[in-house]
Amino acid sequence: MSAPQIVVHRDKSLMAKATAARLVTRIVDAQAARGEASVVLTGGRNGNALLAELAASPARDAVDWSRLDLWWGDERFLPDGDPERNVTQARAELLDAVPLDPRRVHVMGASDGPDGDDVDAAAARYAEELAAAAGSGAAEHAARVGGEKRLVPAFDVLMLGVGPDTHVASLFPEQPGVYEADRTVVAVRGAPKPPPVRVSFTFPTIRAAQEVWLLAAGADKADAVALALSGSAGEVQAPASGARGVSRTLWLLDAEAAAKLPAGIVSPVFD
Ligand SMILES: O=C(O)[C@H](O)[C@@H](O)[C@H](O)[C@H](O)COP(=O)(O)O
Repeated sequence: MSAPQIVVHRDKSLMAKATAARLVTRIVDAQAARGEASVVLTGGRNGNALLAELAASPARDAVDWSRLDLWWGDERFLPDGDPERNVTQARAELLDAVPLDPRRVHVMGASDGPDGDDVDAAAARYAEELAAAAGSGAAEHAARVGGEKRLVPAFDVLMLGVGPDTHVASLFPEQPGVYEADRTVVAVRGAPKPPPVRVSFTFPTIRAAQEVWLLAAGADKADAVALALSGSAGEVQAPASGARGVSRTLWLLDAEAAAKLPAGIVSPVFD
C-alpha cells in the first residue's frame, strides 16, 4: 500500500479542471500500455464537477472511450433513473456525451432492478460482476482479496469523494461496512447521509486499485481531511484514512479543504 501524497489546488474549480486533465492522461497511458483502462467513479459534487470538466475538455478525444471500463465505488439504492443516483448524475455530466461501450459501463443495482428491493442480492450481483471482469482480463490486472478468495480488477484509478465525517464510498465511521474484510461489495443500511440504503465497495476492493484518488473541496471538509491525514484516527473512525492504492494514494484538495492540515505534511498552498 502506498503512502498518501497531497496536491492542493487554489480553488475547487481549478481542482476539477486539473483532475480531469490528470484522469485523461492516466486513461491514455493505461490504454497505451494494456489496450484498455478501468476507472472507478465517485458520486458527490467533486466527482460530478470533474466529469463536467472532462466533458468540456478538447482532450477528451484522446481517450478511446470504447475501451474503458467504468465502475462505481458506491451507489444509492434507488430506482433506475432516480436523479439522486450517482450513475444518473454521471450520465448527465459526461457518460451520455461520449462513445462508451455499454457492456463496459458497470452500474450498481437499482431498487427496481432484477433483485427488487433486496440490497444484499444487488451487492452480491456486483461482486460477481467484478470477479467475472477480473477473471476474464489479464492476470496482472486482477487482485485477490478477502483471504485470497475473491477476485476484483486492479483498477487503474479509483476515485473517492470524502465526506465531512471522513466517509468514503458508503463506508461511514463505525458502521458495519468498515469492518468488512471478506466480501468485496456490501449492502449498507442506515447510512447517516441520505438515502439510508446503499451499495458500497469495501476496503479490500478499494485497496486493490493501482491508484486511489481522494477528492475534497470546501471549508466543511477541512476537519475531515486533517483527521484522516494526521494519523490520529484509524479507518474505523476515519474511513478515508484506510483508502490506499497499491502504487499511489493521491489526495486532491482545494485550499479550503487543506486549511487544517498539520504543519509539515503539505507544501505551501498556492495563493
Ligand atoms: O453517495 C455519495 O454521496 C457519495 O458516494 C459520497 O461518498 C460522496 O462522494 C461524499 O459524500 C463527498 O460528496 P461531496 O463531494 O458532494 O462532498
